[in-house]
Amino acid sequence: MTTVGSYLATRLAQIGIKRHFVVPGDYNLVLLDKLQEHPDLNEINCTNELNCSMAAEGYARAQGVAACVVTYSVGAFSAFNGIGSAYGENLPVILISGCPNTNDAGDFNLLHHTIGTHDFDYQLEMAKKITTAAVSIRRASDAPHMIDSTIRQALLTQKPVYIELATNLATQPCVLPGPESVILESVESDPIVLKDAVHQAARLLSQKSKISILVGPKVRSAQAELAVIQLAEALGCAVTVMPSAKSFFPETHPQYAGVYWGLASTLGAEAIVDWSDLVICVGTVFTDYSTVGWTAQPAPGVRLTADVDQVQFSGTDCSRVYLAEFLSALSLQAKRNPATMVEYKRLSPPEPAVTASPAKEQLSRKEMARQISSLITAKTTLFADTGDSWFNGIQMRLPEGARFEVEMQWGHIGWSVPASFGYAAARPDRQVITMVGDGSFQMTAQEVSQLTRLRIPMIIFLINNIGYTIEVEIHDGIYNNIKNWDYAAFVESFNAKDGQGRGFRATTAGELHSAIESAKKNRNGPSLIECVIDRDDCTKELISWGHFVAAANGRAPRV
Ligand SMILES: C/C(NCc1cnc(C)nc1N)=C(/S)[C@H](O)COP(=O)(O)OP(=O)(O)O
Ligand SMILES: [Mg+2]
Repeated sequence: MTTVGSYLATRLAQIGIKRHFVVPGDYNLVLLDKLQEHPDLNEINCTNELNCSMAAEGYARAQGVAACVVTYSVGAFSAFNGIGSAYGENLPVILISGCPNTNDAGDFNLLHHTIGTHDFDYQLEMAKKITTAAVSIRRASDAPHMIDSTIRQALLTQKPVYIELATNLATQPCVLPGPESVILESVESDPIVLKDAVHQAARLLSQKSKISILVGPKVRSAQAELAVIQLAEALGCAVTVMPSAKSFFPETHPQYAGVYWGLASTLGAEAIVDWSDLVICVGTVFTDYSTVGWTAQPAPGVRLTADVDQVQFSGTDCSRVYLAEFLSALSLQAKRNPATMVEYKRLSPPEPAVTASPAKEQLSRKEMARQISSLITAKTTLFADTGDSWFNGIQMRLPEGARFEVEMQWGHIGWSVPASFGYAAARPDRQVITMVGDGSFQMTAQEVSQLTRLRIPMIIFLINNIGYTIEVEIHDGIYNNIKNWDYAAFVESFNAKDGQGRGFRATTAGELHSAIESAKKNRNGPSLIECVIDRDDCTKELISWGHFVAAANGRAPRV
């Protein structure tokens, strides 16, 4: 026999979680003890539950799955924001919340950390809306099945789940967990449907002369990145990626044709997608932001859509066909068709050389992007927060092995600070670099203190343009102005007596260069470099993108 808390701990460890993110509260303290007792689990405290859930979201990007533990209501309500992000971004985050003692409902007790009624179900009902499975464990005997089925759902659907545990159950006895195969067993495609889908897709490909592949963000959660390369190399065609799938196909691959993002695309990518007579859309997600206000996406008649567990194209719709299996099987039947790659080579002029600014010159966005870009190596994971950071990051060319993380579906400004912290906790072997605007940073800034506490040598580029520039370009108003901070002093304030965090302020090209050199040497804590640029010094892509998104937002109501 074991206890409910130890059962849960074992299951979390069995699925590969080594660090879980927590904010303690009296509804979860005993559970936290049980989780910490497990030899393979090590908790990480966060400053608040928004950052806790976002750190778990970032951990899941690196580790494939994550868990965060919060207290009832006052904790979980903030954590819901990170769970919304995990849902939109297809990340299996397990949100665990303590909840009232099992006797209180029946005793009609009123409790703290509630809305002051006898209803203790509202949180579970809310969680059901933003997760793929949500359970409330109110009896120890229910715990094994509820825990197993909920965690299994997270892994199968690559979506967040919710487990609520009454505060008096963590030490209650329950059976020992069985083998990890109970929760890890993967599912296969239906063999007959898979064979039919591949046969029909191969026939469609043979009727087309200009095929390209467009890689979308779900290719990661479907674990199909290698299968995309297999199909690409069988066809020899051009491969473009959506902005939220940047780095999910190697940019050093000879068939890489850039980021397809309408007018914000990298050179030649939009033209080659438009030129194709068939676009194999792999794990793609077409939203108002990713289609630039519905102005840029392959026409439905030109698409072969290969999704996580479904393949669709004219006259065909096959479900229970898993992406990696489909792409691999199709690569064995697809005939070479390199026309789009030949054409892309004709279209794409050489990357424009960006010359360095003179050291004393006022820092420009272009010079800042040039210096950040030159920092990226195979070991780098570059986070770009919502803002002009997206557009700066998209234009940066990644060397072999470099990874790129954005949160383009949920788009919670400030996400990058806790998420990159969670990612770095999972992958201490990587150099995490974060680009975050001043407005975003002010949302979640206190999580930098955990980087100081854990001595994580992250480099944070804080882009100070004194406001919400994306919003300025969509629709300006006084609300886009924010209070300026002394960001360098702010970050160093976390050191107290023993921290090694460093803060720098760069107003010229030369100051940025020397700040970067110092940051590279600081291996015992975070280095924040405040890049002071002009409020209107933004990418041309943001200006045009903002115009079309504003137009999409402003469509008149249908009468
Ligand atoms: C206010 C908002 N979006 C609305 C918004 C408001 N609240 C949350 C949580 N998320 C959001 N996306 C956005 S994109 C700001 O321009 C971000 O400003 P900043 O971080 O400074 O970046 P830029 O200056 O490059 O735009
Ligand atoms: Mg800003």
